[in-house]
Amino acid sequence: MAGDTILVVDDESDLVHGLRRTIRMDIDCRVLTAENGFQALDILSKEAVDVVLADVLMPNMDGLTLLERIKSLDPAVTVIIMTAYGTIEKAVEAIKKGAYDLIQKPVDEDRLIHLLRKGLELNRLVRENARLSEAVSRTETAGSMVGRSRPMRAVFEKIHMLAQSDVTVLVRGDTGTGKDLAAQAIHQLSRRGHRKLITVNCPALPESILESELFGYRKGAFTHATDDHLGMFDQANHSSIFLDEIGDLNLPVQTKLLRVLQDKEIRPLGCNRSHLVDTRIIAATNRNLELKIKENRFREDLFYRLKVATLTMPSLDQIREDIPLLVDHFLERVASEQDKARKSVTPGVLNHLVGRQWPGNTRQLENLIRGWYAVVPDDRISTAHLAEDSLPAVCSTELIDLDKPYQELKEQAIGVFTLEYLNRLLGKTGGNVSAAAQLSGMKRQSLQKIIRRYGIDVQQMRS
Ligand SMILES: Nc1ncnc2c1ncn2[C@@H]1O[C@H](COP(=O)(O)OP(=O)(O)OP(=O)(O)O)[C@@H](O)[C@H]1O
Repeated sequence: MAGDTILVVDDESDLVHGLRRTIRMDIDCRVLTAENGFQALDILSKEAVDVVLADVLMPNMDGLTLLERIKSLDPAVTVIIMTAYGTIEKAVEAIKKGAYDLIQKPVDEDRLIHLLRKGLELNRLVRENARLSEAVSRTETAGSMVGRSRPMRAVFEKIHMLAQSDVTVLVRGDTGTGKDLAAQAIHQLSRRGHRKLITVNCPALPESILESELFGYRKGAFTHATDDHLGMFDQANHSSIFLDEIGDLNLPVQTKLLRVLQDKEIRPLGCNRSHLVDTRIIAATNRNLELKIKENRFREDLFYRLKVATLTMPSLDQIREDIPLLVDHFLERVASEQDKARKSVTPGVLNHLVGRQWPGNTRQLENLIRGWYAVVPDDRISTAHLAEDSLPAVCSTELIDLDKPYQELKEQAIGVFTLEYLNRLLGKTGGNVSAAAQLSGMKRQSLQKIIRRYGIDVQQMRS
């Protein structure tokens, strides 16, 4: 087929040219030639070759060594070995080492053409297969993230796409949705991935030292600057810097950051010259930056420089179907981290976890599971243990994005409260609605109505 390439390797140049002619008469492809193994490897490092036809006996590097080297370079290349009378042992070894087939010298032209056609076909299949599995794995995972839902597959796909370039990325999403993991994955999958990702937790650094930590300083720049100090942007040279919670940066640092984004230059404190840095910037925020811009608390020009590409993480509510997978993932992870027996959950618990509200998103789910390992001695978590899934954690303002409109937050809080309250109440009464109504001071019918509205599975609680 046009576009295919066959490489013929033999130290007898007349034979090589004869084979080349024969092949080109019958197969529409490019035929390259080499007179020894080294030449062949050189060609393979520069050209895309589909099938190699190599003699088994050659000076300096024999056909078997060449076969091994080809397979370690690119296992998809099909290799056919030419053998001479009396080289049966080598022929057997060639097959063991991954040769596709053998052909005896003097070469029978029909058999050669037949073998080469089959070899090209095999190569196409192997490459297509590799391409398909790569496409599947691209949408199944990214870094250490878990998820199979459509929104998560879209996230993985985008992460792989962003990893191919150097563009500045703004990762957005509510608290605990995996922004940090996504930023790490973009870096790890990029060409810079073998270098360390430098992470700056913006709010954790006091304003007074943020600038000197980011951009560095020269000895004598201020009272305690007794030595030169390499800033985080310099540490991230040829790598990536992750600016977490960028929405919390103060305005003067925002201005300096804007300069880095515009000119790719930084100027350490106490230095009168700037220098270039090759640093890829990934930033994340759970803040409503548009609102901050309106309130003059975030620079609009910086916002547009940051969001050259945006990756938005779905809330756990949007990927509910992934909850069983995530539960499994965290049960496994915490058990192996803490070297404990792996716990499991009853279907009732899983049902509850899939149905409830998660204002703290995946982090809240992870913390809940960590809590079980800390306080629940039983290996199987049942609905009775759900009372431990306590209210204060869910209503904590740390888990609520206070930038959201009041009405939306209020409804969310009431929803969370009601679900928590009912789960705990019905957990106590073992799913007995009459007893629960009595305990809560509600009419049975009103309680039934709320149970239905929130989709609580009372049957599961009874089992
Ligand atoms: N898809 C996922 N697969 C596996 N673990 C996840 C996933 N999403 C989040 N997590 C876990 O949830 C926890 C919170 O994730 P992460 O810190 O990345 O969230 P975040 O969005 O950066 O939160 P914040 O805005 O509060 O900083 C981490 O322990 C992370 O490992």
